[in-house]
Amino acid sequence: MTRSKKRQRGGRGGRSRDDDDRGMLEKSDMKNERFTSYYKAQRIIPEEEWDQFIEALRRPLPTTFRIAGSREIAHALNGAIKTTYVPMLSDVVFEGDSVPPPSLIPWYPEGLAWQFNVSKKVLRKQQAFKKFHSFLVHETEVGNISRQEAVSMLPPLFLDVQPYHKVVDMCAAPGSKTAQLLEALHSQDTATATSIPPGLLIANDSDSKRAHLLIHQSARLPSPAFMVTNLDASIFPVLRLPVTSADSRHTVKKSPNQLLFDRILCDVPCSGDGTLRKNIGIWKRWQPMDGNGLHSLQIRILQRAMRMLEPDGRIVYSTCSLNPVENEAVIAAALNSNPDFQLIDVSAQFPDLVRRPGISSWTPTVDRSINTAFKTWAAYSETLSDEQRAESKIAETHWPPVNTESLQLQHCMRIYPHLQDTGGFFVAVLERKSRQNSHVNVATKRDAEEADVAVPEAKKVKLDLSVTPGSQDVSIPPTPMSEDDGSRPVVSDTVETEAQDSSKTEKVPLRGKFKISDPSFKEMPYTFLEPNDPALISCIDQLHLTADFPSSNVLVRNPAGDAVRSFYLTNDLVKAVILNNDYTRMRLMTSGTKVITKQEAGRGLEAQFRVLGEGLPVVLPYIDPSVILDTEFATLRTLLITYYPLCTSFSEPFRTAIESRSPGSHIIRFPAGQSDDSTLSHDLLLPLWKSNVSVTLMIDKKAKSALSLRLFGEDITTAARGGKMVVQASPLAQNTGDIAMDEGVENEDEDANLEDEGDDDAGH
Ligand SMILES: C[S@@+](CC[C@H](N)C(=O)[O-])C[C@H]1O[C@@H](n2cnc3c(N)ncnc32)[C@H](O)[C@@H]1O
Repeated sequence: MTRSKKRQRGGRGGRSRDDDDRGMLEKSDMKNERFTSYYKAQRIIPEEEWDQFIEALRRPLPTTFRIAGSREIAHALNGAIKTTYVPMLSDVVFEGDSVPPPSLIPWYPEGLAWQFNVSKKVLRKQQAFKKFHSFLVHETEVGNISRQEAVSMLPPLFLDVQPYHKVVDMCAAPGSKTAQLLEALHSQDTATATSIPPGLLIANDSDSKRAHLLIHQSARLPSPAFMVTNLDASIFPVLRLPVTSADSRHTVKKSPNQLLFDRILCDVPCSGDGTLRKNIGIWKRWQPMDGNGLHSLQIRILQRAMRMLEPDGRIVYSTCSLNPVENEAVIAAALNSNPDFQLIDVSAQFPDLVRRPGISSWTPTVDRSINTAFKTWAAYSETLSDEQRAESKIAETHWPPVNTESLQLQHCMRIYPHLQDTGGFFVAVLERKSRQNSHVNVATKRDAEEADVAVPEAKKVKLDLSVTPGSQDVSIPPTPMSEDDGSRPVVSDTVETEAQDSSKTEKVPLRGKFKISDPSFKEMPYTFLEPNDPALISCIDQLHLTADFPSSNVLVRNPAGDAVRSFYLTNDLVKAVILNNDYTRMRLMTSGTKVITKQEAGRGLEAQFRVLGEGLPVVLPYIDPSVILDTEFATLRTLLITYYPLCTSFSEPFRTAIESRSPGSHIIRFPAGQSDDSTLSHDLLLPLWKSNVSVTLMIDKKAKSALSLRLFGEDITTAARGGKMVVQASPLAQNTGDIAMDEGVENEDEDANLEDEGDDDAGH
């Protein structure tokens, strides 16, 4: 093949990633007869587009990313990409080929998502791209950028989450969509401070290892409104609240205190063939029975979501599969089992997104060899013996139902790789029929953010959190926590209250009132501190927290529920969920966000509380502003270059200011503005630890490097200069109350982070 032909296949001009990254897999390997024959039989693509479709599937996927975090930070970072990186990458020629610069993903709101398509070799060897790559890696590590497949960004956009929404992400790991949902819940955050949204996000995954990835993700966007659970979504238990607004709208509830959700994402496990461009191994192993096998679980997850939805709520169902059996067939079966639901026409939203309507006719295969001869389930069923029929995993719902037309499956969205150089994807938006027409002008995320997001009166959940150990049980009847409509197998989630035995709850106040009903669940309990707990009071005093600090929403996690080390902060709703449900039954893996820890201060000093780097934006609104130390850029340089600069090494006025402070935790502020070598678009606040004679910045190595690159255009940190030895060898660290600050310090705790992130839409 000539070089120019290869370039054409890259599809976007210039050097293609095909050339370098796919050397091991020949184009001739990127085919699968069963795939072709199955999808041709489904007629998902018009015949005249088939070749383009297959060719697109064989090309590597562009790298895509979106700017994450608060809107203020996102726009500042986006500005840097537009004004610094795009011009720098605009005329790049590598080994004789021109390399296109990053471009915006056209449909993503506010121009906050990008794509580029260059080989690893270019990223490694070409200076400008190397610098850009380093920027991306660092900003990804600190959570300002999320490397996520473009189509995977769609479901949260269509869900349109507002800060007051109760949201559940049913199949959430590894969590790229969870992060988007959390950002939407936090749309009121500023560049320096995290809001405490009144709503809630539960991210759930049935795989416990993968659920740990969600905890890791959440560390990047600390939220008092966040919970992670480890449950089978198809039997997600009924959760309860103490008191709801006396709200007659809640006709779908089986009991008045059931927690229903405003927004539910069902990004279900699927065969994943829409990810062929990324997971090229699928070419070899693809076979249609994978999709056939997942169909029933997918229906059950969606049906469960329907029962958990507020009357005016919304569900988004999505897969990264092209298979109608996993897509339209699931939607059709769920709609037919819940006739009060309907598909929503969202074709007017994100007009730059090129999509195709859902299909109304398909023919499942009954075996691996693509036997699509049976036009109805009845016709297929007739060929089976009674025994075969009883064992068959292929159900009537695999076929289009007789009422397909009335279900308006065209409102589903199919995204194909050849349309906008993306992966393949399927999205459907469902609501209850009673809200008919109210969706027509559904606000896009941007509209919603610009709108007044005050909590509508009808949405306010009135919680009675003034519980005392002996009185908690009064409002909650000992109702079984079970499946709520009787049409499916009952979930054995019986809640055992201790209504008659207040002595048990007295031992561990505000831990909720349930027996530990699943001893196999090994997570530490969640215990809320009494606001007058001596340790909490001393913490509030040491850190100069103001009277409005929500001290009744502070929880600890250790067997005895003592205020020994780390403090987590939740909002009222998360607290209510914890107090009124058995955390072992709901397999609760984390709740709220860790904001404060007790720090061993070294020889000669008592342990003291300090605000964690990731907790600072949450706690900042409650820190007495008069104790925040203002300083200049030169101080920051010193703090990045040296682990433990002596107080005497700073110039005035910071030197005197810091010398006059007592040892312990302090907050410093670098006001927005320009210095000789850098610009700050917004105030920067950082936690500082002071020993007797020196100080150290209390953010981890990665955050320091990202900050350094962002502000000074290079990584000037000690770590980047191989400075780990400095930590070990520092005599100051051992003798003067300094604390060893390496990347482990921020993370160690009962629920320490485990693994690296990833955007995997490989189905699972
Ligand atoms: C397509 S992936 C989800 C990707 C995720 N939404 C994201 O954006 O990062 C499907 C997930 O469903 C999980 N899963 C599989 N069966 C499940 C079940 N019955 N209940 C809940 N989660 C399940 C898998 O462990 C997998 O993490």
